[in-house]
Amino acid sequence: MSVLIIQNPVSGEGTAVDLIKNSVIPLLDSHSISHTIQSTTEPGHAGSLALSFLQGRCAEDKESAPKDSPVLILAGGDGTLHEVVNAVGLSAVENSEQIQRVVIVILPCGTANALYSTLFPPSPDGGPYPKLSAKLPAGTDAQTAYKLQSLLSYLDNAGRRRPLVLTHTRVLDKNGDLAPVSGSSILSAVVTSTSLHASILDTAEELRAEVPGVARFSVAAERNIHMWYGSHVQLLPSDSDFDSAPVQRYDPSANKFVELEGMTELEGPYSYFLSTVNVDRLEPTFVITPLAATDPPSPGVMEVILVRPTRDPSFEGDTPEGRKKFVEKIVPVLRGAFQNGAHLGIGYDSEGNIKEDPALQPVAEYYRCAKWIWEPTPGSAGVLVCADGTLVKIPGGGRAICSVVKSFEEGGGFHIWA
Ligand SMILES: Nc1ncnc2c1ncn2[C@@H]1O[C@H](COP(=O)(O)OP(=O)(O)OP(=O)(O)O)[C@@H](O)[C@H]1O
Repeated sequence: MSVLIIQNPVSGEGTAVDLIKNSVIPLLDSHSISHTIQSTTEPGHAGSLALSFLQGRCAEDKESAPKDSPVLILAGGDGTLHEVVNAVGLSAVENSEQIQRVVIVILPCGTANALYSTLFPPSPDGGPYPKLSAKLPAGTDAQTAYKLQSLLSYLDNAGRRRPLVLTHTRVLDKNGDLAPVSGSSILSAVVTSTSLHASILDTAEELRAEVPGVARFSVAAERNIHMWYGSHVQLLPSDSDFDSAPVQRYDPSANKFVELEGMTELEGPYSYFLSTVNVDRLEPTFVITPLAATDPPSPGVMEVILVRPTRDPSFEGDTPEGRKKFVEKIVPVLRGAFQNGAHLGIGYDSEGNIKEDPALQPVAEYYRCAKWIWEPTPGSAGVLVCADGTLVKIPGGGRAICSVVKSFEEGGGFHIWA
């Protein structure tokens, strides 16, 4: 059986091609696994390559007895995975159809590599994983060894095949119809966001050539940190035909989620709003939804983190001065995410000063839900939605609806070697 390797030569710092040539091919050869390598030549290409490979495999399987699940090796970042998931899975999700099982091996050659660094959190000393790295040729450096962990799990049947949870976002126009813009129906495998995070991704893309690596996210954050985004948000439990899953809110003083009844409505403005699936972090050390790893959500549920300036006891209205002052509150929260999720314990005292004390009213609100609806206030800045880095604009009077996708049945869907 042949595997397809898709390499994105421009993701991250452009390391995919060398990693495949120098480390991946020798390992596949030593395990007698035949392979085809395809390089992406433009945005969207990873998706079309995966789709035609899988359609070819389907045709083969119809002619002979079904074989093992097809395997894709993706050398790129979260955006490359996002393209594959959308090309292969979107129409099935839209039509409530099943897809065959697709097994994915990730080679983290992107910038953020959120999913990979969740599956393989970097070791504190930056060293390789001793157990699996013993199987690599002598002299393999620690960084390369780290990038080969998903591949080694696959080759040695040594790890887990973890099903990928997806969310489906629909961007609707003012009449409630799917907006006539590219990406108005889109799947995410990592993050769906609005507000500051979506603006950061938007600016970071403009900086790609200028600022290499994750540093461009910091530069982009500085440029957008003062922004507020007007919106009305609803967090919803799962639909009745799905596993029962109420909305839950994290209580930092008890260090646990508390179940809420029915729908939760949250008035803006927002500084920050994002939801994640499959990950507790968006970069190797930016752990924004930490309980996803330590207290995983039940099936059908996503994690939501949001920050609303109106919760600050010193909030005096949406003024330029008020926005400037709030930067002093949001920055420590984002820094806390870089300290292994310490942002969850940052709260306001009665005067609006922020302190590390889980007994105080938290600055970052942390929820779990099956679905959210984001309805921008007319004239506000909150019109960008980011799905794993792809940005979609909500038309005037419209809204975005993001729901966890019901799992594919009988083991179908995407599975990642971890
Ligand atoms: N040959 C190409 N030329 C230009 N763009 C490409 C090419 N191949 C793929 N792309 C685009 O490159 C983009 C970035 O890829 P990817 O997301 O994998 O890397 P990244 O953004 O550096 O990493 P991450 O998403 O983990 O931060 C994708 O959105 C894809 O559409």
